[in-house]
Amino acid sequence: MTRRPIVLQGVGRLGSAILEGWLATGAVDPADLIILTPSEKPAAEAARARGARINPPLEALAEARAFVIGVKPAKWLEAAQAVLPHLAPDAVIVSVMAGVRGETISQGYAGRPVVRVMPTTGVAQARGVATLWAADAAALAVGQELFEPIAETVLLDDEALMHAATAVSGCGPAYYFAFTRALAQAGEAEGLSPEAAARLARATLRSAAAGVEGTEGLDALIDRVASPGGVTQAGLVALNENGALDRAVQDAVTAAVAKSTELSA
Ligand SMILES: NC(=O)C1=CN([C@@H]2O[C@H](COP(=O)(O)OP(=O)(O)OC[C@H]3O[C@@H](n4cnc5c(N)ncnc54)[C@H](O)[C@@H]3O)[C@@H](O)[C@H]2O)C=CC1
Ligand SMILES: O=C(O)[C@@H]1CCC=N1
Repeated sequence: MTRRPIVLQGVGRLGSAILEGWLATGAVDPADLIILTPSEKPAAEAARARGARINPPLEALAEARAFVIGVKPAKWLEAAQAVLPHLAPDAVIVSVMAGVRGETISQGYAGRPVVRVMPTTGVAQARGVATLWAADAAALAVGQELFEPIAETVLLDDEALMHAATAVSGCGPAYYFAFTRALAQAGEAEGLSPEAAARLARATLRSAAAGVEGTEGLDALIDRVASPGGVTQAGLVALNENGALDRAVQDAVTAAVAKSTELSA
Protein backbone atom coordinates (compact mmCIF):
# COMPACT_ATOMS: atom_id res chain seq x y z
CA MET A 1 0.00 0.00 0.00
CA THR A 2 1.37 3.47 -0.87
CA ARG A 3 1.73 5.83 2.05
CA ARG A 4 -0.01 9.14 1.75
CA PRO A 5 2.41 12.09 1.98
CA ILE A 6 2.67 14.96 4.45
CA VAL A 7 2.82 18.49 3.03
CA LEU A 8 4.80 21.25 4.71
CA GLN A 9 3.97 24.74 3.48
CA GLY A 10 6.59 27.30 4.56
CA VAL A 11 10.20 26.56 5.52
CA GLY A 12 11.05 29.62 7.60
CA ARG A 13 12.35 29.69 11.16
CA LEU A 14 9.89 27.18 12.51
CA GLY A 15 9.25 25.20 9.32
CA SER A 16 13.00 24.57 9.03
CA ALA A 17 13.15 23.47 12.67
CA ILE A 18 10.29 21.01 12.15
CA LEU A 19 11.88 19.64 9.02
CA GLU A 20 15.27 19.23 10.73
CA GLY A 21 13.60 17.38 13.61
CA TRP A 22 11.73 15.03 11.25
CA LEU A 23 14.89 14.32 9.27
CA ALA A 24 16.98 13.75 12.40
CA THR A 25 14.49 11.36 14.00
CA GLY A 26 13.02 9.72 10.91
CA ALA A 27 9.57 10.67 12.29
CA VAL A 28 8.52 11.41 8.73
CA ASP A 29 10.17 9.54 5.89
CA PRO A 30 11.55 12.22 3.52
CA ALA A 31 10.15 10.19 0.62
CA ASP A 32 6.69 10.91 2.08
CA LEU A 33 7.27 14.67 2.24
CA ILE A 34 6.05 17.37 -0.10
CA ILE A 35 7.50 20.81 0.65
CA LEU A 36 6.06 24.06 -0.64
CA THR A 37 8.42 27.01 -0.47
CA PRO A 38 8.74 30.14 -2.60
CA SER A 39 12.52 30.22 -2.15
CA GLU A 40 15.35 27.73 -1.72
CA LYS A 41 15.95 26.78 1.94
CA PRO A 42 18.81 24.65 3.35
CA ALA A 43 16.46 22.39 5.35
CA ALA A 44 14.29 21.81 2.28
CA GLU A 45 17.37 21.03 0.19
CA ALA A 46 18.53 18.52 2.83
CA ALA A 47 15.09 16.89 2.62
CA ARG A 48 15.19 16.91 -1.18
CA ALA A 49 18.54 15.10 -1.09
CA ARG A 50 16.80 12.36 0.87
CA GLY A 51 13.81 12.01 -1.44
CA ALA A 52 11.39 14.80 -0.55
CA ARG A 53 9.51 16.53 -3.34
CA ILE A 54 9.85 20.33 -3.45
CA ASN A 55 7.13 22.36 -5.18
CA PRO A 56 5.82 19.48 -7.33
CA PRO A 57 2.81 20.15 -9.59
CA LEU A 58 -0.07 20.94 -7.22
CA GLU A 59 -1.96 17.85 -8.39
CA ALA A 60 0.46 15.88 -6.16
CA LEU A 61 -1.26 17.37 -3.10
CA ALA A 62 -4.34 15.24 -3.79
CA GLU A 63 -2.54 12.27 -2.17
CA ALA A 64 -1.67 14.11 1.04
CA ARG A 65 -3.18 13.02 4.35
CA ALA A 66 -1.85 16.02 6.32
CA PHE A 67 -1.07 19.60 5.38
CA VAL A 68 1.14 21.55 7.77
CA ILE A 69 0.74 25.35 7.61
CA GLY A 70 4.13 26.88 8.46
CA VAL A 71 3.51 30.37 7.10
CA LYS A 72 2.81 33.55 9.07
CA PRO A 73 -0.71 34.29 10.34
CA ALA A 74 -1.02 37.18 7.86
CA LYS A 75 -0.23 34.89 4.89
CA TRP A 76 -2.13 31.68 5.48
CA LEU A 77 -5.42 32.57 3.82
CA GLU A 78 -3.80 33.73 0.59
CA ALA A 79 -1.57 30.64 0.70
CA ALA A 80 -4.64 28.43 1.20
CA GLN A 81 -6.39 29.69 -1.94
CA ALA A 82 -3.73 28.22 -4.21
CA VAL A 83 -3.68 24.74 -2.68
CA LEU A 84 -7.30 24.27 -1.63
CA PRO A 85 -8.65 22.96 -4.96
CA HIS A 86 -5.98 20.23 -4.91
CA LEU A 87 -6.33 18.85 -1.37
CA ALA A 88 -8.15 15.61 -0.59
CA PRO A 89 -11.39 16.20 1.34
CA ASP A 90 -10.08 14.19 4.31
CA ALA A 91 -6.65 15.91 4.54
CA VAL A 92 -5.96 17.04 8.11
CA ILE A 93 -4.82 20.66 8.40
CA VAL A 94 -2.03 21.06 10.97
CA SER A 95 -1.54 24.69 11.96
CA VAL A 96 1.48 25.87 13.92
CA MET A 97 0.35 29.49 13.57
CA ALA A 98 0.05 31.67 16.62
CA GLY A 99 -3.39 33.03 17.35
CA VAL A 100 -5.46 31.93 14.35
CA ARG A 101 -8.43 29.89 15.58
CA GLY A 102 -9.13 26.34 14.48
CA GLU A 103 -12.63 27.18 13.26
CA THR A 104 -11.30 30.04 11.10
CA ILE A 105 -8.66 27.75 9.59
CA SER A 106 -11.18 24.99 8.99
CA GLN A 107 -13.44 27.49 7.17
CA GLY A 108 -10.46 28.58 5.04
CA TYR A 109 -9.89 24.92 4.19
CA ALA A 110 -13.53 24.17 3.28
CA GLY A 111 -14.37 22.42 6.57
CA ARG A 112 -11.39 20.08 6.77
CA PRO A 113 -10.42 18.92 10.29
CA VAL A 114 -7.76 21.03 12.01
CA VAL A 115 -5.23 20.39 14.75
CA ARG A 116 -3.45 23.39 16.23
CA VAL A 117 0.11 22.86 17.45
CA MET A 118 2.30 25.43 19.20
CA PRO A 119 5.87 24.11 19.10
CA THR A 120 9.18 25.56 20.19
CA THR A 121 12.13 25.72 17.81
CA GLY A 122 13.77 22.99 19.92
CA VAL A 123 11.92 20.53 17.65
CA ALA A 124 14.98 20.91 15.39
CA GLN A 125 17.00 18.93 17.94
CA ALA A 126 13.98 16.72 18.82
CA ARG A 127 13.99 18.59 22.15
CA GLY A 128 10.93 20.75 21.52
CA VAL A 129 7.77 21.33 23.50
CA ALA A 130 4.49 21.33 21.63
CA THR A 131 1.04 22.24 22.89
CA LEU A 132 -1.77 20.61 20.91
CA TRP A 133 -5.47 21.33 20.61
CA ALA A 134 -8.05 19.88 18.24
CA ALA A 135 -11.83 19.59 18.20
CA ASP A 136 -11.47 16.42 16.12
CA ALA A 137 -9.92 13.28 17.66
CA ALA A 138 -8.49 11.99 14.37
CA ALA A 139 -6.87 15.37 13.67
CA LEU A 140 -5.37 15.38 17.18
CA ALA A 141 -3.91 11.92 16.54
CA VAL A 142 -2.20 13.22 13.37
CA GLY A 143 -0.73 16.15 15.35
CA GLN A 144 0.55 13.74 17.99
CA GLU A 145 2.06 11.43 15.39
CA LEU A 146 3.95 14.33 13.77
CA PHE A 147 5.14 16.09 16.92
CA GLU A 148 5.60 13.45 19.65
CA PRO A 149 8.89 12.22 18.08
CA ILE A 150 10.35 15.75 18.19
CA ALA A 151 8.72 17.34 21.24
CA GLU A 152 7.30 16.84 24.68
CA THR A 153 3.60 17.29 24.03
CA VAL A 154 0.95 18.93 26.18
CA LEU A 155 -2.70 18.50 25.17
CA LEU A 156 -5.25 21.22 25.89
CA ASP A 157 -9.04 20.76 26.09
CA ASP A 158 -9.77 24.46 25.77
CA GLU A 159 -8.59 26.22 22.62
CA ALA A 160 -8.66 29.62 24.36
CA LEU A 161 -5.68 28.47 26.44
CA MET A 162 -3.53 28.23 23.29
CA HIS A 163 -2.83 31.95 23.77
CA ALA A 164 -1.31 31.29 27.20
CA ALA A 165 0.59 28.23 25.95
CA THR A 166 1.99 30.33 23.10
CA ALA A 167 3.04 33.14 25.43
CA VAL A 168 4.72 30.76 27.88
CA SER A 169 6.11 28.06 25.63
CA GLY A 170 6.18 29.09 21.95
CA CYS A 171 7.80 32.41 22.86
CA GLY A 172 9.57 31.07 25.94
CA PRO A 173 12.93 30.12 24.40
CA ALA A 174 13.41 33.76 23.37
CA TYR A 175 12.83 34.87 26.98
CA TYR A 176 15.54 32.50 28.20
CA PHE A 177 17.91 33.65 25.44
CA ALA A 178 17.22 37.29 26.34
CA PHE A 179 17.91 36.55 30.01
CA THR A 180 21.12 34.75 29.05
CA ARG A 181 22.22 37.72 26.97
CA ALA A 182 21.55 40.06 29.93
CA LEU A 183 23.52 37.72 32.20
CA ALA A 184 26.48 37.82 29.81
CA GLN A 185 26.29 41.62 29.63
CA ALA A 186 26.28 41.81 33.43
CA GLY A 187 29.31 39.52 33.55
CA GLU A 188 31.12 41.80 31.13
CA ALA A 189 30.25 44.80 33.28
CA GLU A 190 31.96 42.99 36.16
CA GLY A 191 35.15 42.60 34.13
CA LEU A 192 34.82 39.29 32.26
CA SER A 193 35.91 39.33 28.63
CA PRO A 194 32.97 39.24 26.17
CA GLU A 195 34.01 35.71 25.13
CA ALA A 196 34.24 34.39 28.69
CA ALA A 197 30.97 36.09 29.70
CA ALA A 198 29.10 34.70 26.69
CA ARG A 199 30.49 31.21 27.19
CA LEU A 200 29.68 31.19 30.89
CA ALA A 201 26.14 32.50 30.36
CA ARG A 202 25.34 30.01 27.57
CA ALA A 203 26.89 27.03 29.30
CA THR A 204 25.08 27.95 32.50
CA LEU A 205 21.77 27.91 30.62
CA ARG A 206 22.57 24.37 29.40
CA SER A 207 23.64 23.36 32.88
CA ALA A 208 20.47 24.76 34.47
CA ALA A 209 18.37 23.00 31.81
CA ALA A 210 19.99 19.71 32.81
CA GLY A 211 18.70 20.37 36.33
CA VAL A 212 15.08 20.39 35.18
CA GLU A 213 15.43 17.02 33.40
CA GLY A 214 14.52 15.36 36.70
CA THR A 215 11.36 15.71 38.76
CA GLU A 216 12.71 17.94 41.52
CA GLY A 217 10.61 21.07 42.09
CA LEU A 218 11.86 24.50 41.08
CA ASP A 219 12.05 25.76 44.69
CA ALA A 220 14.21 22.77 45.60
CA LEU A 221 16.43 23.37 42.57
CA ILE A 222 16.89 27.01 43.60
CA ASP A 223 17.67 25.88 47.16
CA ARG A 224 20.40 23.57 45.87
CA VAL A 225 22.25 26.58 44.46
CA ALA A 226 21.42 29.21 47.04
CA SER A 227 23.38 28.48 50.21
CA PRO A 228 21.72 30.17 53.19
CA GLY A 229 23.22 33.62 53.66
CA GLY A 230 25.39 33.07 50.60
CA VAL A 231 26.21 34.69 47.30
CA THR A 232 23.25 33.38 45.24
CA GLN A 233 20.76 34.51 47.84
CA ALA A 234 22.18 38.03 47.58
CA GLY A 235 21.76 37.86 43.80
CA LEU A 236 18.21 36.48 43.98
CA VAL A 237 17.07 39.16 46.42
CA ALA A 238 18.36 41.85 44.05
CA LEU A 239 16.86 40.08 41.02
CA ASN A 240 13.33 40.06 42.41
CA GLU A 241 13.42 43.21 44.51
CA ASN A 242 9.82 44.26 45.15
CA GLY A 243 8.71 41.47 42.79
CA ALA A 244 10.49 43.07 39.81
CA LEU A 245 11.36 39.74 38.14
CA ASP A 246 7.90 38.24 38.69
CA ARG A 247 6.33 41.41 37.32
CA ALA A 248 8.62 41.55 34.27
CA VAL A 249 7.82 37.94 33.37
CA GLN A 250 4.09 38.45 33.95
CA ASP A 251 4.18 41.57 31.75
CA ALA A 252 5.93 39.62 28.99
CA VAL A 253 3.37 36.80 29.08
CA THR A 254 0.42 39.21 29.28
CA ALA A 255 1.74 41.20 26.28
CA ALA A 256 2.26 38.00 24.26
CA VAL A 257 -1.24 36.74 25.13
CA ALA A 258 -2.65 40.11 23.98
CA LYS A 259 -0.76 39.88 20.67
CA SER A 260 -1.87 36.29 20.11
CA THR A 261 -5.47 37.28 20.87
CA GLU A 262 -5.17 40.15 18.38
CA LEU A 263 -4.09 37.64 15.70
CA SER A 264 -7.21 35.56 16.37
CA ALA A 265 -9.60 38.47 15.75
N1 LIG B 1 9.49 30.95 15.06
C1 LIG B 1 8.98 30.29 16.10
O1 LIG B 1 9.65 30.00 17.10
C2 LIG B 1 7.54 29.86 16.09
C3 LIG B 1 6.70 30.19 15.04
N2 LIG B 1 5.39 29.76 15.06
C4 LIG B 1 4.50 30.03 13.93
O2 LIG B 1 5.12 29.51 12.77
C5 LIG B 1 4.74 30.26 11.63
C6 LIG B 1 5.97 30.67 10.84
O3 LIG B 1 6.76 31.50 11.67
P1 LIG B 1 8.29 31.71 11.36
O4 LIG B 1 8.86 30.43 10.89
O5 LIG B 1 8.87 32.37 12.54
O6 LIG B 1 8.18 32.75 10.15
P2 LIG B 1 9.14 32.88 8.88
O7 LIG B 1 8.81 34.20 8.26
O8 LIG B 1 10.55 32.60 9.28
O9 LIG B 1 8.66 31.70 7.92
C7 LIG B 1 7.53 31.75 7.11
C8 LIG B 1 7.91 31.13 5.77
O10 LIG B 1 6.71 31.00 5.01
C9 LIG B 1 7.10 31.15 3.65
N3 LIG B 1 5.90 31.40 2.85
C10 LIG B 1 5.19 32.55 2.72
N4 LIG B 1 4.18 32.37 1.86
C11 LIG B 1 4.23 31.07 1.44
C12 LIG B 1 3.46 30.29 0.55
N5 LIG B 1 2.40 30.77 -0.09
N6 LIG B 1 3.82 28.99 0.37
C13 LIG B 1 4.89 28.47 1.00
N7 LIG B 1 5.67 29.18 1.85
C14 LIG B 1 5.34 30.47 2.07
C15 LIG B 1 8.09 32.29 3.67
O11 LIG B 1 8.90 32.26 2.51
C16 LIG B 1 8.88 31.97 4.94
O12 LIG B 1 10.04 31.22 4.65
C17 LIG B 1 3.95 31.47 12.14
O13 LIG B 1 2.59 31.25 11.88
C18 LIG B 1 4.24 31.49 13.63
O14 LIG B 1 3.15 31.97 14.39
C19 LIG B 1 4.90 29.00 16.09
C20 LIG B 1 5.71 28.66 17.14
C21 LIG B 1 7.07 29.06 17.24
O1 LIG C 1 6.84 35.27 17.61
C1 LIG C 1 5.90 34.66 17.08
O2 LIG C 1 4.90 35.25 16.66
C2 LIG C 1 5.97 33.16 17.01
C3 LIG C 1 4.87 32.50 17.78
C4 LIG C 1 5.51 31.92 19.00
C5 LIG C 1 6.94 32.05 18.74
N1 LIG C 1 7.19 32.68 17.65
